[in-house]
Amino acid sequence: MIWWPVYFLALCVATFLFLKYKHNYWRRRGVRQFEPEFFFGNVREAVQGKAKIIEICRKYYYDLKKKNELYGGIYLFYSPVLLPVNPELIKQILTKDFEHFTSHGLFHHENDYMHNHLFNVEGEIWKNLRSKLTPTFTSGKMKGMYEILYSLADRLEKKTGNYAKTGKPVEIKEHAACFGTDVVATCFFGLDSDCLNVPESEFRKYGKLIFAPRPVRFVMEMLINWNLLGALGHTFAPKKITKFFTQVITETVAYRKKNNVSRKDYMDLLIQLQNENQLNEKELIANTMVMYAAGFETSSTTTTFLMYELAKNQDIQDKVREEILGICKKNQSGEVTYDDLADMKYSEMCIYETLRRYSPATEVPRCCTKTYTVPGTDTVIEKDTFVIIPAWLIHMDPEFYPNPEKFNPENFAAEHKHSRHDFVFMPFGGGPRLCRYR
Ligand code: HEM
Repeated sequence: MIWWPVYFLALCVATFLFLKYKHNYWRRRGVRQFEPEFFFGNVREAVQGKAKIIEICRKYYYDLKKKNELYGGIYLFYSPVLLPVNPELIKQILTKDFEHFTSHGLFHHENDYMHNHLFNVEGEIWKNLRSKLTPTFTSGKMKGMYEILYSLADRLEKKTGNYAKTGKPVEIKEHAACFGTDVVATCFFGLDSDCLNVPESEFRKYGKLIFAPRPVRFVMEMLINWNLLGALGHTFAPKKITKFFTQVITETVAYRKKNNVSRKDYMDLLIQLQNENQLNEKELIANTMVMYAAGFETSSTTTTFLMYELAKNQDIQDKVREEILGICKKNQSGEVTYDDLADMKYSEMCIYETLRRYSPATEVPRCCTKTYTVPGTDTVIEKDTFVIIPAWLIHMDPEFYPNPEKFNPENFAAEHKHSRHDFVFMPFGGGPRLCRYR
């Protein structure tokens, strides 16, 4: 009995030394590391909701650059994370050496069918799925969707006009998110969610829920073995989200099949893949849900910040208006067609500048899927090591964009665009996993 305190003390010391050892992972490999804190590693402020991970990385980014390092190492709790800061190395990881980094490194487990979507799967499964889903976004399909979008824009115009008449402040992010949800619901589900007029609609409610911060889930996924976590019933999305989307999608598919409905949209293509046994029902559900999630949040965030900057910069707003009105005048219908979009060069520059300044995806995640030696060095990146590509920090780096805080569409004038490294603008990621729905 007398020995129990000694055993306990020995266990505490052994645990402490083991955790210290884990937090020396990068140092042992000769990689510059940023001192991790006990338990949290380098992300305590993110867990406490005080800062985003990308904001925490900012000081490491500039420190690495100052010391002429191409990359450094941080820790998500006890998981080592590679932080590359050099555009050429980033390009190499995303493109040439992509086969070593085919994963986004998000939680997945075979018990949970909702994880089985394009953003989440990796390796050969990802490659097959991506090539099956690619035909959903041909320019012909986009043209078709543009018509649907145009009709929704009427609704947006009316609603915005009504807001303007009242003269009261409007929560533009919510307004844009409702419009984005309506667009995605109609393009992918073939359903009219009408969130613009019914903001408490189920689609909006679950959309908000998908992006609600979930620090406890994050901590669990970082600290507990994923096989164990999955076996204990942990899932990619909270269960009520899975339940809602499963029900909506199952009913829509059943309705279309029963009534022979065809809208030549994304859902049609997935049903066709299912009929050809290339996709099972659960994969169909997961891949429809991910389009919804990935589609509305990114586009409505971009719209919100674009509105914000246009409101602040009257001269830029005037130029955008002039461009749009010029096109309307040119067309007999007085409308902007899908083909006209290609001529809206200045508006496009404003959208790109918004994506630079306020990138919805602040970092591009990768996970090492095959041991990798960083070119020109003897640093070996082991399988399962996370990689954070700090896209937004690069977008805000004065070395690449002078006066980066300033909203300056001229950053995307042809002469500036072509004079920069091709991997210092990556709001849509890069390489084979690049977002092709942009
Ligand atoms: C402003 C708009 C958008 C931004 C900034 C954006 C950003 C991104 C980024 C950064 C990635 C990761 C790419 C990589 O890992 O290299 C991604 C992937 C993806 N995005 Fe987007 N996205 C946008 C719009 C959309 C839309 C509208 C959809 C769907 C309709 C969508 C669906 C997806 C999907 C399914 C993936 C996974 C692709 C794969 O792993 O093969 N995104 N997006």
